[in-house]
Amino acid sequence: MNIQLMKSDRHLELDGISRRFGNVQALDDVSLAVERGTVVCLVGHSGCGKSSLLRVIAGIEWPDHGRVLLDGREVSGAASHVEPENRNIGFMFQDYALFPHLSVTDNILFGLKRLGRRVARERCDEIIERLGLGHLAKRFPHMLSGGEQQRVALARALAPQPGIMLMDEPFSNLDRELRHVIRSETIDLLRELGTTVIMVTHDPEEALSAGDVVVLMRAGRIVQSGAGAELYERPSCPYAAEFFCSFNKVRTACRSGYAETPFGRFAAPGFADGEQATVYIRPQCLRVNCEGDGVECTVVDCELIGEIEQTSITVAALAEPLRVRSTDRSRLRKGDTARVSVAPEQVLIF
Ligand SMILES: Nc1ncnc2c1ncn2[C@@H]1O[C@H](COP(=O)(O)OP(=O)(O)OP(=O)(O)O)[C@@H](O)[C@H]1O
Repeated sequence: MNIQLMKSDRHLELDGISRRFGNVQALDDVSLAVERGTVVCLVGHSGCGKSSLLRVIAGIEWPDHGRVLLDGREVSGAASHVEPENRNIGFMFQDYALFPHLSVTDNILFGLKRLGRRVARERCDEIIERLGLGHLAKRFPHMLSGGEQQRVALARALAPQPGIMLMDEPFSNLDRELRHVIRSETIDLLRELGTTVIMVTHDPEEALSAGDVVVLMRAGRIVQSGAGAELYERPSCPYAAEFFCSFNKVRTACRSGYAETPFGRFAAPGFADGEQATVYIRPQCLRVNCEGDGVECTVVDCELIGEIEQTSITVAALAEPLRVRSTDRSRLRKGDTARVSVAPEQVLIF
């Protein structure tokens, strides 16, 4: 799928990229256009080709077919290959890849070797100042916390002032709380600098929160790409739906353009009479109350997961229990009888 943009705004263009390793088709006809200054998150399960695509963009890996263009200039293709160091890109790895025998300052200076000593020193000082690393400048990587190492790796990648920053799971070594803070700090800084970002993650929440554009991959192909809200609210297929949300699924037959369920009927345009459909219901779109409207259900489990209350219920006509999630406290207990209803506008049908 292509995101159509004005040619002048295009920073990066991938045109039909394929790459095979033995029997594995790691990338299969991937096309994508990226506007300057956009934060793109490549997301998908392990082995779907995210890192391979990043490596092709970096020029560390060659495509078998297809072209990579930077600012409209072909940097990888049938007859061209521009070396990684000549692509004006920064690269940040999951393990930060800092040189253990070099101080923070020397790690940063390492990427500035092509500049004269004085200019390199100025750039290094500038980025140290900007990222608040002054007190750590003389330390070695083993003397830094995970968050500090991440910041040094960012400084080293940013010091040469790359137009595009490629990041492979850059926050996955940080614990949950720190990860959130450092991620938003890093993305804010990259936005401020106007850097185009291509970030690999396997975490759906991270992709939705950080990406202007989210690109969901599967088996070397792009399944869907677009704004995070679009992928979450209007997934193009069951795979995309289930990647971003753990749905309740109800299999049912359609009649007169509607999917019939115990909660009522939902519009199912394009389905023939008698055709099977699956109704996808988000756990947070089910409402369970002690009384009022809705279908009778029995509570089989109720647990508190932090701020969320998760209740499992059974409904007579359905073989599988349903999960309900809410920030409200229902005060329901296992064995209670209650009523369940669905917000119809939130339901998806495949
Ligand atoms: N150099 C290589 N040689 C052989 N196979 C490779 C090579 N690089 C990648 N692959 C295979 O290509 C497929 C895609 O790998 P890739 O690392 O791009 O996936 P990924 O989505 O980044 O996975 P993860 O999230 O686990 O890092 C995998 O099946 C992988 O084993």
